[in-house]
Parts: sequence; C-alpha cells; structure tokens
Amino acid sequence: MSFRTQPPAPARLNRCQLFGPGSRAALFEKMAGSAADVINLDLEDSVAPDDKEQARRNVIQAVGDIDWGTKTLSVRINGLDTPWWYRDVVDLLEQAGERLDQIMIPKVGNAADIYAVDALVTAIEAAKGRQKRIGLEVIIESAAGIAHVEEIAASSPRLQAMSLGAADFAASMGMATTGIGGTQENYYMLHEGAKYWSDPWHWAQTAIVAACRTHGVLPVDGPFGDFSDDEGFRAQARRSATLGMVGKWAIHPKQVALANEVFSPSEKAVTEAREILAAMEEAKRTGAGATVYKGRLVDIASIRQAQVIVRQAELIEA
Ligand SMILES: CC(=O)SCCNC(=O)CCNC(=O)[C@H](O)C(C)(C)COP(=O)(O)OP(=O)(O)OC[C@H]1O[C@@H](n2cnc3c(N)ncnc32)[C@H](O)[C@@H]1OP(=O)(O)O
Ligand SMILES: O=CC(=O)O
Ligand SMILES: [Mg+2]
Repeated sequence: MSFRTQPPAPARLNRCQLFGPGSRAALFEKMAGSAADVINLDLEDSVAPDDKEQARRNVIQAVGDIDWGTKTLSVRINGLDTPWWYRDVVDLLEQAGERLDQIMIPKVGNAADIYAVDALVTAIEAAKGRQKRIGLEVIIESAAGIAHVEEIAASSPRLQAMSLGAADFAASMGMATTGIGGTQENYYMLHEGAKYWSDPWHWAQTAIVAACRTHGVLPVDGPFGDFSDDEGFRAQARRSATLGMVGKWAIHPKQVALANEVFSPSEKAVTEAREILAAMEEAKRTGAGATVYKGRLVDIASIRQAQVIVRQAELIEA
C-alpha cells in the first residue's frame, strides 16, 4: 500500500438503486415496499419538462409522508445546464424533511460541478439548521465526466457514490447504439469466422472503480434498459460485480431481485472466504505468510480479498 492509504467506502448496502419518476407519485409506496437498498426519486430525465414543478412537489411531500424504512433515500436533481437544478436543491433542502439522505447530481463534467452543489447545500443546511448532513452521489455519463473522473471522485467529503449512466454516456461519446447498457451487437472480434463479443462499458467501469476506490466512494453500475431480458441484466451485473462495483440500478421493479442476487455474495463464496481467513490464521501461527487452500496458493493478499466478501456478507447479515 502507498503511504497514502485507501479510504474505506461508506459501509452500507448499495446492491440495488430503484428509480422512479417524481411525476408518478403512485409508484412511491411500491418503491418503498421494494427490496432495493437505495431509492432514487427522479426529477431529471424520466420527468417531462411540463411536469418538473409538480414532480418536485410530489417528491418533497413523499420524503416526509412515506415510510422508507432503512433504505437510503436519494433524489436525482436536474443537470447543472438546466434552469431547474438550483430550485430542486433549494426547495428540497428548505422544504423536505430530515429523512432525505442524498442528492444525486446527473451529468457531472468536473469537480467544480460538485463544488457548486456542495456550496448551495452547505449554505441551506446552515440557514435552516438541518441536522442531517446531506450526502451527494453523481452519475458519470458524459465524455467530460469520464475524462475528469478522478477529480470528481475526490471533489467533496459529501460524495458517497458514483454511477455509470450508460444511456447518456453512449450519447455523449457518439456511440452507435440506442441500447441502454449490455451487449452491443456490433462490438465483436472475429476469429476464424467466429464472433466474440466484447464489453464496450468495461473501460469506463474500471476507470470509475479505480477513482472511487482511491477516494472512498461506492462505484455503481447504472441502468440496463431492456427489462424483459433477465439474463442480459444478470450478465451485465456479474461483470460489474467482478470489476468491483457494489450494485446496479433497477429501472423496473423486476430488476431489484436480480441486482440483489448478483451483488450479494453466495453462501459458497462466503464459506470459502471464511475458510481462507481461517487457513491464513493457521499459517500465521506457524510463521508462514503463504499456504495452500484447495490446491491453490493463498497468502496475505488473499486475506484482503476474502475480507471484501466477508465484510459484504456481514453488512447483509446486520
Ligand atoms: C436512463 C435513465 O435515466 S434511467 C433512470 C430514470 N428512469 C426511470 O426512473 C424510469 C423508471 N421506470 C419506470 O418509469 C417504469 O418502470 C416504466 C415506464 C419503465 C414501465 O412502467 P409500467 O409500464 O407502469 O410498468 P409495468 O406495467 O411493467 O409495471 C408493473 C408493476 O410495477 C409497478 N412499477 C413500475 N415501475 C415501477 C418503479 N419504478 N418502481 C416501483 N414500481 C414500479 C407498476 O406500477 C406495476 O404495479 P402493479 O402491478 O401494482 O400495477
Ligand atoms: O442516467 C442514466 C443514463 O444511463 O443516462
Ligand atoms: Mg442519464
């Protein structure tokens, strides 16, 4: 490890973030009753311009009126290039109850975007005497966002989570697709006449994971648009989990169970991780730094790998 040690990310579950348009208040109770760890009430792209003000009022009322249980409650505000975002922040912070946990900022392009929202949030919290410090989460979904991903991850102590937004990201990058996440038909290698599909989201995901892990932020995979394709969702989510992401968005309630399934370590994985920790304890007693577990090398790095899985299992058990 470098002299500068890696800060831990927030110790809370973030396996699934369920989204719903702020203009569809009838969905809020259903969202609260879901098994998602995080709820994102949306004021941005799922809300038509004419509905923005009513959606904001709906969301402010719902923060206080609905029993959100132990979920992390987040509201996605409008982008900083719109006329709506400042009023979203002001009205939310002045009028919504203390139950609100986070504000999600879409389409961030650099650290100054977070600075602007942070400054506004900080002033309103002080003016209104709000007791709970609001967290921030961001979406990386533009060329500028991915180009400045590290400064964004480092931008504010309020920052809790960072998601990849595949839809806007594809648009901003000029990618030739209208699909939201998942396999892209034309992104393949050809070998001896056979096609091998590759993953166009991989490089952006790894950039996000590295920036997040450097600065103690939760890396999250964003939406998978085809909610009739469960196996496609699972495949995308499994790749994200393998790369170090902690969860994925659900844009339909049927995706919640899929995300929870993929981002909860299996019983087998937890048992193995605990056995590796036990094997390394035994090795330590005999003065060894490395030993053999099920025919393969485990050493002190394996302790850190196993702890990732055990810590996640403990969060779920708590
Ligand atoms: C690219 C991005 O920015 S993604 C993030 C922003 N997008 C969003 O927030 C979109 C969120 N999702 C939705 O708005 C909706 O799920 C849609 C439009 C995709 C589909 O809506 P519907 O046509 O109503 O879905 P469907 O008929 O399959 O719904 C089945 C049930 O789930 C409910 N439901 C639908 N969406 C949600 C939701 N997001 N949360 C909770 N419940 C929901 C419906 O009310 C319905 O309930 P019922 O069985 O009691 O009648
Ligand atoms: O906001 C999400 C996206 O994919 O765009
Ligand atoms: Mg978007």
